[in-house]
Amino acid sequence: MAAMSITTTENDIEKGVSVSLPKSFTDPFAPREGRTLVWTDVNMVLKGHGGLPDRTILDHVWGEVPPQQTVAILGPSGAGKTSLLNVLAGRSSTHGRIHVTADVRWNNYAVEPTDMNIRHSIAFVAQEDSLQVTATPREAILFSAKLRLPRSTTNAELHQLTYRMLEELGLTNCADTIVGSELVKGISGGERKRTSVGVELVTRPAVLFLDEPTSGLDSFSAVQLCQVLKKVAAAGASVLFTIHQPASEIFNSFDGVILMNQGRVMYQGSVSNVPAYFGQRGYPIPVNHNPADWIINVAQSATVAELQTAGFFPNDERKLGDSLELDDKLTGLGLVADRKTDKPVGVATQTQLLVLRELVNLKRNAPVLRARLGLALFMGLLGGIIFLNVGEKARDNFLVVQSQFGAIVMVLIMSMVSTAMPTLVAFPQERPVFLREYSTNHYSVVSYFMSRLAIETLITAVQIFVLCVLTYYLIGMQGGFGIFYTAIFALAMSGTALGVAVGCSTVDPKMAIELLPVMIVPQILFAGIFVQIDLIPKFLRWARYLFALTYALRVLVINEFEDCASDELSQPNPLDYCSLVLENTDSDPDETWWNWLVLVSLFGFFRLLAMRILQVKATRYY
Ligand SMILES: Nc1ncnc2c1ncn2[C@@H]1O[C@H](COP(=O)(O)OP(=O)(O)OP(=O)(O)O)[C@@H](O)[C@H]1O
Repeated sequence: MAAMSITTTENDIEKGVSVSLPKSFTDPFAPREGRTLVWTDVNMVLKGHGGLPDRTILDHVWGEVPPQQTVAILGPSGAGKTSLLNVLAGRSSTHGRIHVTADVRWNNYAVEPTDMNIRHSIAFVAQEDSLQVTATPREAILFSAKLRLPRSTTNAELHQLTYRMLEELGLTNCADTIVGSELVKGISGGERKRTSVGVELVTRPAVLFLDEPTSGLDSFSAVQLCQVLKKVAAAGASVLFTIHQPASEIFNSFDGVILMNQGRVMYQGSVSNVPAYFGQRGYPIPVNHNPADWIINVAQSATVAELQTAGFFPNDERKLGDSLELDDKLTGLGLVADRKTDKPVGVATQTQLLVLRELVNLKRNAPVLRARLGLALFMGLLGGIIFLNVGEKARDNFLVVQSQFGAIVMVLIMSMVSTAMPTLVAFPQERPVFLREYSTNHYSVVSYFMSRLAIETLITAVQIFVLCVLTYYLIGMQGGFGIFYTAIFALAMSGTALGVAVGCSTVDPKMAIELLPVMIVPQILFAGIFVQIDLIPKFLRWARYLFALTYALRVLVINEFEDCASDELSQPNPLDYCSLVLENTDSDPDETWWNWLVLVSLFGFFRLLAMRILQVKATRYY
């Protein structure tokens, strides 16, 4: 392959200069095999409830996008544009109160758009940009290329493709500025939108859907973006997008237009035919008027009955015939021919790339990391100073032993709260990026989970180490430090696993935070900390076996008090306070291994549960 003979430096490759590679591999607009998208009888009904009637959102919608064409879906707000695009892209299906039926075909093969193989063959740019805040446009596009292009694609090809994509989208000047968010200033809204488009175009798709790609762009950027879409279509792709009031110059550059009105197709055909079609029906486009504005204005100002009488809302007269059975060759992105059979990267590489991205994210998000470590430092110092040298005191006094027990409980609770909280909000915050990347086949749920686990393990290990070193030595604990640290680390990891499971079940970070007490308080109540376990009503006592805190507490109590307890734990002497602590927390030194086993199992259980929740939620998308 020509890429082997590269003699340029790594820096040159990254900048994409002076690298002689076969153009088809590195050209974002390389020719591809298109698909003729045809749909008919697309219906979406919102079932009524609480006395409300059913509502038709899409009513026998039909249309088509031939290869090499750009087709715009226009219409007043609420006309059903996004709903149609979502049905065709497999992002909306029958669920809850929404009922969807559709006959969708690619080259006359019947396709089920929600099928993951079909969804993965569609490049979709959503209305809201969901890019990693700390990544730069170059990194975002390169990340997408690395994960989605065939594994035989060389590093040089990936970099040059990225470079050319940045150039085509006019992103060269901001290529190395972070994307940013409302809180952290980064690239502009228009640049963000173009980056989102670049992330999708990098796969050289044969089918491209975009939901309002020009929203929020100035007129120059909008024209520039539409020119890019025209180039993608010219390469062979079928390009379908919704758009709000395009300027005449942009409108006239499209090949086809679908005008939606109240869930129905008011016009469907070429842009060049629009003036004649509206003129013949008594609504000629005034001279020097933007045709897009005019047709939307007609749709808004006239009633459906008037428009119907005038001859709008054409029925689907096409004779589509029976559809063919779906052929495997139809799915897959429109990649360069000899790379089509080549698989994308595997789970290990996906995980590695995700971990590397997360490490960069941590580096650029240093204040967040510093805050977590600072919190551990503060809590460790506070707890350690309040319980200063308490662990070294003689255990012949009930109040001393109670304080020593209290010190253990304090460290356990501190570790749980400080680690569960960030993981609880992590997923709801990352959700849009994860869903976009997952639904566009960047990586599997397993890879995502493995990468999150690696990063959380790293941060938690350091955070808990700071907390443990301070509390252990300031308090003067008597048990071994290794067991002290490992048990608290295991509890924190179980806490993060539970946090991830709860976080994956909620959409809103605020709601996730509100669930924190529900995760922590029952654990404290059932662990035998404030109330003797024998005093808890019998029918509720079993609940303590469900919580990681119970087992971590037992390990630490054994570690700290085993040496001072008598051998007769079943009938401890009332003045043998160490034995009493062991007895009340059900801590049997002979069963320490069991506590470790359950701690690890709970961690595994909640991680697997979280993964399952995510798998179910991710495939549904909405
Ligand atoms: N899942 C849903 N539940 C309830 N109503 C829905 C749902 N999906 C769509 N709708 C309703 O269907 C109508 C069409 O929505 P859609 O988003 O498709 O319109 P649109 O033409 O894209 O509008 P806009 O240009 O304002 O984005 C709206 O009234 C919307 O409230």
